[in-house]
Amino acid sequence: MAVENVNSIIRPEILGYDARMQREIDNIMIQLDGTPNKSKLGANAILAVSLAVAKAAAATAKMPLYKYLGGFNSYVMPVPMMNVINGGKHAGNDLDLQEFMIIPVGATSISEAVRMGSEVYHVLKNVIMEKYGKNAVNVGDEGGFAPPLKTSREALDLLTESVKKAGYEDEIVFALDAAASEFYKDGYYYVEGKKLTREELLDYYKALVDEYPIVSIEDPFHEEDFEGFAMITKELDIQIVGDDLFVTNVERLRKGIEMKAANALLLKVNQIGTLSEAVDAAQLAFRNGYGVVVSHRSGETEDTTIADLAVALNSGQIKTGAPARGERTAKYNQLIRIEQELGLSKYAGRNFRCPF
Ligand SMILES: O=C(O)[C@@H](CO)OP(=O)(O)O
Repeated sequence: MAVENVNSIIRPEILGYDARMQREIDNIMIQLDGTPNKSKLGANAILAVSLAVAKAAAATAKMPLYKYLGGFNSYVMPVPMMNVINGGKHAGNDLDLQEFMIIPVGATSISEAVRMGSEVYHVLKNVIMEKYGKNAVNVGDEGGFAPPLKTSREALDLLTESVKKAGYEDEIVFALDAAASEFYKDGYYYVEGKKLTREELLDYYKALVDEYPIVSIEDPFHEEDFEGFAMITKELDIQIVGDDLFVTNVERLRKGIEMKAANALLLKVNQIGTLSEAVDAAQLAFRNGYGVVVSHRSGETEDTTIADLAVALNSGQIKTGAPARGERTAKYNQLIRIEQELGLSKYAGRNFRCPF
C-alpha cells in the first residue's frame, strides 16, 4: 500500500460542524481583505472573528468546541511537544537551533504526559542551575530555559540527563525545531561557528539523530528549499515538519506533497487567518499521509482554541511550549479538561504520527 494514502484510509471522518456557514463568513472576510496574505485587515483580526463564529456556533449547539468542530469521532488526545530549552530567535543565548523539545510518548494519557513533562522540566532546572548557576535558568519566549549553551549537543545532553534523573528514559523522546531560515545566508548555514552547505547540515542532523532519540525535526532547511526538505525526508526515517516552508498555506503544502518535501505540516491558525483555511490545510495533509502538528506561536495569548482544534482534528500532536507561563499552561489545562470530559479517549503516544 502506498504510504501516501494510509491516513486517508484509516483516519475517521473529521468535522462535525457547520462547515458551510463557517466558510461563508470566512470567505466574506477574505474578500473584504482582498490581499493574498490578509495584510489589509490583518490575519490576527480576521482569525479572531473566524474563531468567534465557531465558538458562538458551538455555544448555540450547546457543545464544547472540540466536539462541535470534530464531531463524535474526535477522541485522540495529542502528544505534547514541550519546548524546554529555547534557542535561536526565541532566546538570548548562542544556540543556533530554536527549540529543543521533549515528547512523553510513553505516557498513557495527556494528564500523565503533562505531569511527566513538568517533572522533567523541574529536574532540568536543577541540572542547569548546578552546571551553569542561577542566572542560567531564565526562560525564553516559550517558557523553556535559555542557558548559555553553544551547541545542540550540550542542549540534548542536558535533556538526556534530566529525563534519566526523572526516571523516564524509555518514555520520553526528543524533537527539534531548527528554524533554519534564521541561520541561513546566501546559500550557507551558519551553525556553531561553522559555515555549512546544505549537505553538511544534513550530516549534522544525521549525527544528532544517531546519538539521541530524536523523532521529529521542524524546518531543518531554509524556507524556500523544498529540495532540501525532500532530501532529508528521504534520508532520515523520522518526522520532518514544515512550518516556515508551508506557512499553513495549501498551495505551498501542495507543492511540498508533489516534491515529497517534509512529511508533516505545522498548523498555525493565525498564519493563515481563518478556521476554514486551517482545516483545509489539515485535511490536505491527512489525505496525503502527512502528519499535522497543531501549534501555538512564540508570542501567544491565553486563548485555548488550539487545544480543542488538536482534539477535533485527531491530529495526535500539539506544540505549545514548556509547562510554564500562563499562555502555555492554559492549553495544557484545556487538554486535561477535555480528556476528563471525554471519559473514553485515546492518547496518541508512540503512534502520534497516525494514532489510529
Ligand atoms: O517557530 C515556530 O514553530 C513558532 C512556534 O514555536 O514560533 P513563531 O511563532 O516564532 O513562528
